Amino acid sequence: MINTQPVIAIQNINHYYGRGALRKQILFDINLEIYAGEIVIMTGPSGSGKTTLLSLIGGLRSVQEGSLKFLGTELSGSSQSKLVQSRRNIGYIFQAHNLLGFLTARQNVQMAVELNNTISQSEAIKKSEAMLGSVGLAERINYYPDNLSGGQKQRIAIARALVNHPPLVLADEPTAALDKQSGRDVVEIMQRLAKEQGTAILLVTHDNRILDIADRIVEMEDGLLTRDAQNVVSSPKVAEGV
Ligand SMILES: Nc1ncnc2c1ncn2[C@@H]1O[C@H](COP(=O)(O)OP(=O)(O)OP(=O)(O)O)[C@@H](O)[C@H]1O
Repeated sequence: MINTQPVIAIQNINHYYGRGALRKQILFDINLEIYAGEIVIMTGPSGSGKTTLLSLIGGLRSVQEGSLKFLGTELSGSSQSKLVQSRRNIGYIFQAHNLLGFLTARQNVQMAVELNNTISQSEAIKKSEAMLGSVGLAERINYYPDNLSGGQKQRIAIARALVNHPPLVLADEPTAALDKQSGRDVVEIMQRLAKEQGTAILLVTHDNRILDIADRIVEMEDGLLTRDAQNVVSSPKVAEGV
């Protein structure tokens, strides 16, 4: 591996929900590293702990036991402000795209730019429009989400997640609500941008049709990472790093 420092380095993470007699262990001794430009797909049965792990990595939940480093910075035991800081370096893509309906495609993306940068409005607009162009929505920048298809909405969500060139993108079931072709288009756009920008992507999915875009596949079962392997069926495009 050329990149020495992982974007995410997890060691011996345990996680519990509930208190007292109701306390239940959900994650067991999780170890995982993700490097720049790598696309890692996480699969596993419902209730196996995938969302819990994703929310820890995303700084949306505090680490209880073990170590979680984001770009070398320890997040376990760190202050809320440090968690907020790390969240700024992560793009999020969810199953429901979470776009704001009263903003156009461009305004949805632009808001993410303006929240993170102190650049002029005209620069923010330029950046947002360029990003929407690169997800194939140049003709739709002034549309409201309600007037776009599911796949197009998800592409806006991708543009919003990647517009600030975050080192890490977390995607939770991004194709669940899409038909086969739109789902395929969406993950191929994510794959292309990840390779172009050197973004690491951790993608949780039940969708077997998209496994080939992964460089690595990890599997969760009953709170354990039971598999972490290079993807042997990854498409040649990925193997060449194009
Ligand atoms: N806030 C919570 N309080 C208590 N238990 C929870 C909480 N969130 C999740 N759990 C439990 O933790 C376990 C793991 O849930 P999690 O959502 O991480 O699984 P998952 O693999 O993401 O499932 P799915 O594929 O259905 O989204 C489940 O047994 C769930 O019921």
